[in-house]
Amino acid sequence: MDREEIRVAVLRIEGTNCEDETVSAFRALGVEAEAVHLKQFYSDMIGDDEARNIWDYSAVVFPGGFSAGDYVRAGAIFSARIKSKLRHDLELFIKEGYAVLGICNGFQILVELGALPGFDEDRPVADKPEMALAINDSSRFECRQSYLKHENSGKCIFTKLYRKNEVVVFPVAHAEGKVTFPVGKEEEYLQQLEENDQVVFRYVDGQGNYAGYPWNPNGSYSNIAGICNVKGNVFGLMPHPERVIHPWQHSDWARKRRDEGDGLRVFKSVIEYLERF
Ligand SMILES: NC(=O)CC[C@H](N)C(=O)O
Repeated sequence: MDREEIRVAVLRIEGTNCEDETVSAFRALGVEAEAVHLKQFYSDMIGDDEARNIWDYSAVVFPGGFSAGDYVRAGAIFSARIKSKLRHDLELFIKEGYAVLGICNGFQILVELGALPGFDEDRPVADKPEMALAINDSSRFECRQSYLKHENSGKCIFTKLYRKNEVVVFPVAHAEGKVTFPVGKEEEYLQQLEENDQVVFRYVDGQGNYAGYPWNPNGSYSNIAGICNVKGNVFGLMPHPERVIHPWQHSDWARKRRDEGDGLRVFKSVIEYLERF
């Protein structure tokens, strides 16, 4: 499809707070994007001009924030609402190859939903969560830049424009970001993710080496910061690419020359994918 035909929905409910900058990132690249309240997809109380349908869009983004106040667990309430209202459509949307992105709270939502790790291509939304984003090892909200190594070999449609093993800088801002697999199955999960080329970003230190806290801000298993599903069209990550789309959003902008912010290629990559769709 042509770039002008691409439409992106950034879904919000009470407590999401990164929808505007996520919409801006897409709009900066000439794509029609809008923040859509989940109720616009299904409520009878919404008038015709406000009502939306998931099939109006070619990409759906779950933005960062504190949806429903992070009560129960971060992302649990948003994902429960999706499950009751949109599960079938979302599953079909993913099967058809459309794009789904979850940033930070959005990653938590996709995990709670069972859409990540997304090992089963025929059942892209699992019946129950298969992994968790647990409370950070520090028990604190961690808010700062993080170094990420791009480890995907080409499956993830959101990172095709990053070189393999390239190190980029995106900020993190979360309290529940520790990638956790079922106890006793960690190695098995990791092996499956690696064999399927589903590991996208890992936390590293400033030299690009795997390192513990504070480089790994939450204690994530195997330093994992972001993964995609087995098809490569659902991507979730804890760091925020939409907060570094301009060079001057980087803390070292005065010293290091960049043509654009490190996060912009996430949005460029998926647009290029959809243009070929
Ligand atoms: N920036 C965000 O999306 C916040 C993530 C989440 N609510 C947490 O604190 O874990």
